[in-house]
Amino acid sequence: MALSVKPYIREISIADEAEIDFDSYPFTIPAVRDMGVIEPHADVTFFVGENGAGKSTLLEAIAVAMGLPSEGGSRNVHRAQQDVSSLHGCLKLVKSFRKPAWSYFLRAESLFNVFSYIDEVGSLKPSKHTRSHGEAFMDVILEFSAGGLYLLDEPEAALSPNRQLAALSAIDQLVKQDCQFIIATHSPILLSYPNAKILQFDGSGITEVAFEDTEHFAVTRDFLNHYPQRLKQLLADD
Ligand SMILES: Nc1ncnc2c1ncn2[C@@H]1O[C@H](COP(=O)(O)OP(=O)(O)OP(=O)(O)O)[C@@H](O)[C@H]1O
Repeated sequence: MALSVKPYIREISIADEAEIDFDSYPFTIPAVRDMGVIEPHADVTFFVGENGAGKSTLLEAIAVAMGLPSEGGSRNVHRAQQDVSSLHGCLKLVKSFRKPAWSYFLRAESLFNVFSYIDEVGSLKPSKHTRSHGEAFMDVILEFSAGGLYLLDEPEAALSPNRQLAALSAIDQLVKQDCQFIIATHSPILLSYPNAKILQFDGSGITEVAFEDTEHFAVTRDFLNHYPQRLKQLLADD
């Protein structure tokens, strides 16, 4: 049986030889300290968890270990790494026998800076700054090409619910063209993607969870089904 090209990243763990200071960031984050061996899905892997659980820290480290800029973009973005944690140097990545044809790190919080860089080097016309935040995000996703590795940090940050559905459809098309995604998200819409592994980051490390067992699904469904009562409870005077 032929070995499949995907996943491009097959395993993620802390290297045995890494020098680790458990008293300082990022190893003070339980999910980082106790990550074990992560085996990403060939299609889509989601990182979920409470704010501050360590999703962006790990995604950034994977991106930098893959040669991508910490602020986001492709390998063609040559900017100094910004405030990058030491984690990338401690990771052991087991990769596919074939490199992805293209790779991109989409980071919601710093995409604006990446667009400014692209304007400075004049490599893209028209400027992404002439697009709305969500339109520019969607443009980036729609420009992804076959055979790629895509690391997305909260891509839903700028996307309307309709655009999140469109992003889901675009991701599915790309998965069918040999792409692999690792996505940190809080979006129940994105998390519903069926060919995926959902990894929950919490105080005990990183564990796989089913879509309907995520807090994102449960809290959103409960709120939408009962929002008059929930609002009454939330906004009640004591
Ligand atoms: N440079 C830094 N130095 C020290 N601590 C940091 C640094 N950057 C992040 N942290 C802390 O590390 C923890 C994990 O942050 P991270 O951004 O990875 O969380 P996250 O799961 O992506 O959260 P969110 O869902 O809010 O994006 C947080 O408690 C954060 O305050």
